[in-house]
Amino acid sequence: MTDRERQHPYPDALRPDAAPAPHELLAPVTGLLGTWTGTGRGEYPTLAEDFTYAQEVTFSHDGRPFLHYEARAWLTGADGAPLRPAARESGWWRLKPEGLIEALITQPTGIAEIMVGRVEDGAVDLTTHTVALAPTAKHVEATRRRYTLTDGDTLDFVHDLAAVGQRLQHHLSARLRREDGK
Ligand code: HEM
Repeated sequence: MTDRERQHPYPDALRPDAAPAPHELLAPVTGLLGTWTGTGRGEYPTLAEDFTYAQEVTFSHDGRPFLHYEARAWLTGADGAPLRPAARESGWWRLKPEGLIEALITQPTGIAEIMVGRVEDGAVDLTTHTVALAPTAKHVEATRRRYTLTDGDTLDFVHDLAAVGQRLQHHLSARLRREDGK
């Protein structure tokens, strides 16, 4: 926890057993709380080559019925060493009754997504409701994001993308592990 969070009257919690207690609507997603790190690979028909990357994802909450979501990725070389920063995004996952989710996610590439979906048995499936693009952003039409808790400490992530004239198809897959104590 940073000094700023320590002084904040309403700090975010990264664990279901930490204060504040999660709102009851967060019950289906408390398994996501915390920081996750891992590696993945990506592709797209417009790209000359596949790529490998590492990613850190954090879900936290402040006692209200939404998660704060933050993700940072960087490309990696054959030996796993970092090559350069890649996608970053952050946003809010609003939990509704019966596991329904409305997610708002923004990226520094000028893309803002509103996604809808649900969580069921530890698996989250989100699809595009609306995409808003800054004037110079790449043309993204839709995405689909699936997060599956395969056990309490492993989170599998698959991201499909419809962009730059291509139909919705695989862009990214990653396997993330829970960071100890976070
Ligand atoms: C872990 C997260 C991600 C990684 C590591 C990643 C990686 C990449 C890479 C390496 C490229 C090739 C261009 C470049 O070298 O920068 C690319 C292209 C692209 N990505 Fe991703 N990406 C990620 C997430 C996303 C997300 C969330 C979106 C959209 C919502 C997205 C949309 C695109 C688009 C539109 C292109 C351009 C395709 C083209 O113009 O040919 N990416 N991505």
